[in-house]
Amino acid sequence: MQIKECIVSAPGKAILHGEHAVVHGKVALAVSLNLRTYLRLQATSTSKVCINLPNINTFLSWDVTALKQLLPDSGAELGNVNELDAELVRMLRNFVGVSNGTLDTRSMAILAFLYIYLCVFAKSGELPSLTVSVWSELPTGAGLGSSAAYSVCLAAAMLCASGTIPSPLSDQENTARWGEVEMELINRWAFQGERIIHGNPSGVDNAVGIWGGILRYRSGKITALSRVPMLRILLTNTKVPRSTKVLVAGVKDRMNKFPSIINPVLESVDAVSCTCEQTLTEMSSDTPTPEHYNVLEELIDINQHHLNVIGVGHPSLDTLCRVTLARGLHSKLTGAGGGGCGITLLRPETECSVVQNTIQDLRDCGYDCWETRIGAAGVQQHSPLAVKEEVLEVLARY
Ligand SMILES: Nc1ncnc2c1ncn2[C@@H]1O[C@H](COP(=O)(O)OP(=O)(O)O)[C@@H](O)[C@H]1O
Ligand SMILES: C[C@@](O)(CCOP(=O)(O)O)CC(=O)O
Ligand SMILES: [Mg+2]
Repeated sequence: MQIKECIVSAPGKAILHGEHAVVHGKVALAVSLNLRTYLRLQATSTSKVCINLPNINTFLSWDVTALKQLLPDSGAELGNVNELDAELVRMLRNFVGVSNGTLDTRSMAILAFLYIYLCVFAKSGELPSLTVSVWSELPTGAGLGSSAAYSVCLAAAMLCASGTIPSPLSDQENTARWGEVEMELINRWAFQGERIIHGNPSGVDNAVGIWGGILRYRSGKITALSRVPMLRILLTNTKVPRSTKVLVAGVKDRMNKFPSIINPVLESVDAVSCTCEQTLTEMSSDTPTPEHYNVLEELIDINQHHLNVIGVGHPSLDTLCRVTLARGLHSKLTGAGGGGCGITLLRPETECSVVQNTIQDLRDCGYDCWETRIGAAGVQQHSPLAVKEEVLEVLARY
């Protein structure tokens, strides 16, 4: 099989409002970040499938013949793009030697890789030998959607390498995006990867990884918000490790235990997202006023309280909120919570010295903190010429 080498990338995300509630059919507002995951797929003649994941210190390879034994004899359909093939996941767990319910970082990343590799290439007729290397600018497991950016890159690269979707690059372009139909397909496979890593994902993170920009997401319905003001956001990584899978399952447990208490909280989070969307729309139609920013800040505070109520807060995030409020700035967790990252809204009039002092206060707490740019492009294919040298160097090292 002639496979096509490729380099692809996808952005991470920050959720403004609606994390967790979105898993239960409520609205979320999410933005792409200027931090990306890059993947390079190379054809080899080693009869091996190799994966290099330097962010999580994982470097593995398997014989193609061993992987072929996982394919059904009958040539029956393997892995439907619309649902997770539980039998294949079970076989892969046995193959890799991980138990059901494992939360181990490496195992999840490997299972997602092998699952997408087997399904995509089995459909195209043959399992090829290849090497995949992934490098991310995103912290992993910190609430910025690294799992989705990883899954999106895996899906895009393998669909492209197998010839299932064409390469969008032309002679004139060193970076290009796929059309709607191809992006839909990448999104569906990426969602299966997210399912392996998260258990029960809403799909918002992979949608941002695919389409980029600023999105409203509800139950699979994605709306790009084109008329929004350019928000300035500070991102803080508390560096407290957490697992999205565990936190999502914890919210479900609390819902089951206290449905009449938790369901109204999720309804209220939905209303927060809708009010935020309305406010952002107003801000882009008229000139943004200080009152608009007051509303955005109040919504952040309300949502942060709700997230504590549903059980996904953490003392490190309380510290973030307290430290930033002492400088007059409002923060909430972003992503699954339980540690990881938070966002802080900066007002247009926030002085540079206030931003710098806040960043220093947070660094003094041991956190990473930086001002981010939002609205980066979704999944892309690159020629090597279009990839930053330091990223190319890491990808080429293996
Ligand atoms: N660059 C990467 N290399 C390998 N695995 C990755 C990478 N980025 C993410 N992952 C996988 O995603 C998991 C983190 O997902 P998750 O708990 O959802 O956190 P988040 O998506 O907020 O970063 C990691 O444990 C790993 O399995
Ligand atoms: C908590 C949740 O809303 C977002 C999780 O994001 P992250 O994996 O923490 O980046 C789960 C989901 O939407 O699938
Ligand atoms: Mg994730």
